[in-house]
Amino acid sequence: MSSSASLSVRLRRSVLSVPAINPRALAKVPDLDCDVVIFDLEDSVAPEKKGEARENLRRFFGEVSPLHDKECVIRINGHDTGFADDDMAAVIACRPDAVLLPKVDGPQDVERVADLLAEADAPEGLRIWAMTETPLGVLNAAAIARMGRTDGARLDCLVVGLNDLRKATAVPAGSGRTFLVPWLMQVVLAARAFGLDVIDSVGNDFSDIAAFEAECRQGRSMGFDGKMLIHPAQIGPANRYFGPSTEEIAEAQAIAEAFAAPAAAELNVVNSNGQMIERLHLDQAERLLAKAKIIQDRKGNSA
Ligand SMILES: CC(C)(COP(=O)(O)OP(=O)(O)OC[C@H]1O[C@@H](n2cnc3c(N)ncnc32)[C@H](O)[C@@H]1OP(=O)(O)O)[C@@H](O)C(=O)NCCC(=O)NCCSC(=O)C[C@H](O)C(=O)O
Ligand SMILES: [Mg+2]
Repeated sequence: MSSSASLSVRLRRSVLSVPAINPRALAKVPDLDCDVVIFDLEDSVAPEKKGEARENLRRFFGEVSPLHDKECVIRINGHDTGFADDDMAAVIACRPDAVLLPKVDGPQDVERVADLLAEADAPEGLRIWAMTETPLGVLNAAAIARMGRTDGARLDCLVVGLNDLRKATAVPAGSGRTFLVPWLMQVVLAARAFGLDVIDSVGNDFSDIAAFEAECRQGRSMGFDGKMLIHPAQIGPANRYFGPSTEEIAEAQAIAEAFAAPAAAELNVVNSNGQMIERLHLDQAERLLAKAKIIQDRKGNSA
């Protein structure tokens, strides 16, 4: 039987961070073609500017959102910074799709914010995302991701932060990602074990698009759903590399057609042009086609 009835598919190919302190950047958000916007109150906002940045978000969410074609996420400051209480008040007032927690070390960091949201009677649809960017966060990735299956915990997505992870582990920035791959894969595996989406880290050099594309290809091969971005120039490449290609769509259609044939009605495995296809491939194909349809519908709406 087809599983399409139970498909819940979201596009998270391009996840752009926008400093909440920058009104010119905020004004661009409605016209950007990214799947997710992270309104950043953390690293891109100086300590003395946090209040102004929160005010910008209150105004933005009051006047501009909801943005029907994008998820809106607010990244708050860590619970031990002295900023988090005011940040959470802004989150509760703005009602984004999710709040992104930085430097999550363990499940208790997710639990703390889930409790705050429950106390504030925040709608169930307001989810939690977690940055995995500390050594403890990577070591505890499975325990954190398990919160995705815990009632009331709201956890939806993990985002890797390699700037903080490099800083904490002393893996130099110039050394490529070779020595980081085991940790990246550990986070991907943890997310998948508990049904979460998982987003690859930012690439800091927004002027070198060829290097960025290579990182997108690598991230896609590692199983990430998308990439966190810092500049609008990175949106197009991220959408391309994390979205379904023409070849993948054709292959998925062939798989769907093979299983739709009457002769396959009671088969779990079929021969398609010399390739074995199982029903698990049909599930994957249906998810990919559902993503392709969202992209196609969006293009239709913006034409
Ligand atoms: C890096 C930047 C400071 C560069 O900005 P700028 O010098 O203005 O670049 P450009 O002149 O090329 O910009 C062209 C126009 O595009 C707008 N712009 C730039 N970036 C963004 C953006 N992110 N969102 C929306 N619009 C953007 C500029 O305003 C220009 O328009 P105009 O002003 O009208 O001329 C800048 O790109 C930037 O601030 N990027 C985001 C920084 C950020 O969010 N940092 C936090 C996330 S990184 C992270 O989380 C790391 C993680 O935690 C880890 O540990 O790894
Ligand atoms: Mg960070």
